[in-house]
Amino acid sequence: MNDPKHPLLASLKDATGLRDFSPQQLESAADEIRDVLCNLLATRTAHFASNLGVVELCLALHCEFDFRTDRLIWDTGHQIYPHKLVTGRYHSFPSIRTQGGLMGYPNPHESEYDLFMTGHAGCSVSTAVGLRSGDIMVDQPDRRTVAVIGDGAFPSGIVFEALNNAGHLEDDLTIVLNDNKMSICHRVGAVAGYLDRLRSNPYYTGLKSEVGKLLEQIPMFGDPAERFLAQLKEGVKAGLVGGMLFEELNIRYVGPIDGHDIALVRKYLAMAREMKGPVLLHVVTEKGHGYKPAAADPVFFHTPPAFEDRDGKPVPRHSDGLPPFTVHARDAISQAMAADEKVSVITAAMCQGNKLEPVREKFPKQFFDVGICESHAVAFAAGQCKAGARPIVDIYSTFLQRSYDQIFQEVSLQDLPVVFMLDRAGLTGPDGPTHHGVYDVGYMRLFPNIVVMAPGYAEELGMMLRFALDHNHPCSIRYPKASALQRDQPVPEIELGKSEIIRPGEDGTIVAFGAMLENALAAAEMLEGELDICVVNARFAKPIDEEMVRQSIETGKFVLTVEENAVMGGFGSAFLESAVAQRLDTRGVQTLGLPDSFVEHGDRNELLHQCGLSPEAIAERCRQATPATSTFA
Ligand SMILES: Cc1ncc(C[n+]2csc(CCOP(=O)(O)OP(=O)(O)O)c2C)c(N)n1
Ligand SMILES: CC(=O)[C@@H](O)[C@H](O)COP(=O)(O)O
Ligand SMILES: [Mg+2]
Repeated sequence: MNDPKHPLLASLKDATGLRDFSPQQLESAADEIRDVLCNLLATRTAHFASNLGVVELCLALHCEFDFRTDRLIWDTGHQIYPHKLVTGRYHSFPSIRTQGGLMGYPNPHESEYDLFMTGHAGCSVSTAVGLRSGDIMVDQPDRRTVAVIGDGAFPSGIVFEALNNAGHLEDDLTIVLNDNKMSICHRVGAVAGYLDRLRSNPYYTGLKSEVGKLLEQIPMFGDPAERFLAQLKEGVKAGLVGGMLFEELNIRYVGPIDGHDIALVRKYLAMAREMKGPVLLHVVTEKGHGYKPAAADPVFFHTPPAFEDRDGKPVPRHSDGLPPFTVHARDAISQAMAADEKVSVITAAMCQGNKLEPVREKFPKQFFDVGICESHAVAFAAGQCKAGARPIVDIYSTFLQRSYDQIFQEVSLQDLPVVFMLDRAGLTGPDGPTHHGVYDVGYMRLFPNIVVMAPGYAEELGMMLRFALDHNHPCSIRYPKASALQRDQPVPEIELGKSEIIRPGEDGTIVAFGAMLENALAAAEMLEGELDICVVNARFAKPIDEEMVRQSIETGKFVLTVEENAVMGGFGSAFLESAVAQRLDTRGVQTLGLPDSFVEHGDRNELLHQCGLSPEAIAERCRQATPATSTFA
């Protein structure tokens, strides 16, 4: 089906069609992809600058490999849009990041070109090493394997585990390091400095241009002399100028090359493909390339709000609503750091998402961005704690999953008072199952010593942080990617293991953990005149308010626990564990939360309704709740 706006993209049934494109047509295809990306951002927020930066790289990859059989893993996967556009999904692309539409990340259910559903950074090299090893084991040695990993993801510890193994196995593998000098914010760390040196080393640049001239004189790649020259260049270069970090690990280093020059990238991909053993091709790109405002501000344009382009000027659509929990968390963290210079905040490359830029500017000595290194972030925090500092790990619930063992060994077992501020705890909406933070109540409350809290409304967040900083044990405070209910009335002090009755009622009780309080209150208001509903703000999942558990079961006809977390292992489980320990009759108790399955991407409120957590759905559950009838009495 053709499309006059993007005729080349519309003509592609799959990526093999790209091989018939002339160089000019490939350039035009790049323009078409960028136009589609800009059109998308006029409709909704999405990943933008990262996708703009890999357009030429994507085209070159699909020209040099047939990824219907070869293996391609895009690390993290947020830069997958050009790949989707050239692999038969142009016509369905407008649905991306909407419920039932394409995912904003790779999705094997959509296409044979997508091998893993990802969204967490750093795993591509490991899965690629595994794919190559597996293909050898199942006698499929002709399948080539490529991992594309960004410079922000590259310092993740798991990447060095993979490089260590790749250098040992010596299986053929191409690792494309997409170096655009950016993570979401500017990249940090010693690896970043090393990459900067590789990018700017004069020797290598000179050598490259000399070798480049030689290579250009040989008409077609594949000539043995050119291969010899290329190997010689690599040998001389590795000795003289760079890539030694990789060469010493038995991984050939090639580059850096201009990642926006399709023909050049093709040439080097073809060369890497023919080289034996693991090869790292260092590709230099510009995040936001091709749309000036994004290239000028790749931080804002990482996932910008929907905007309209007015004569080259992006005009964001204003967002209404109460400030999100994230703003209240940032302000509370800032106040805590101002009050005590021993308080630090640690982010794992999410300064922008956690809205910590003002904190970074105001408290440079107390602010630590460790990069996409969550396991390190938690152990680092434990070390700071042991020394007498009071670190706050400000981190997305889903990304903290990477630090599970450090939470156990470095924090819980040592009983160190690290404070975890878990942002994006709950359904994150369009990012989908890789980003929904729906397991932290379960994974945090399992470990001894850890206090697990969640604010039901804005004013509580700061109070909980102050409580946590005064508490001499580890604490976790979770809140969703959502605007925060504001109580605008006096708030009872935070007392360990104590809940708060927000709304009295006789007919039944809704016990809300965290931000679901808003929907619980709305449900109770809907039932005015039908049922007189008590609403409890649980505040603590651990230690849970045992008295509240007993009272809510013994008064009224039913109890609904409500949480934006997986029911299994979550607050509802804690409630039932307490009820059973107190020998209470739990037949009138129902636990509402997220299912034991992955919730797809979509609008958060629609997803909440689907999962039975909207005010309407909660109200309906109250209506259906049968009074506790005991046949054993
Ligand atoms: C484990 C994990 N931590 C944090 C993130 C959030 N995140 C998504 S993309 C990104 C930056 C990635 O930088 P890079 O790999 O260089 O890709 P680029 O956007 O520059 O193309 C971060 C921190 C994530 N997806 N996974
Ligand atoms: C790819 C990735 O993990 C981040 O870009 C993430 O999508 C940011 O999420 P927020 O937009 O909720 O900060
Ligand atoms: Mg980058």
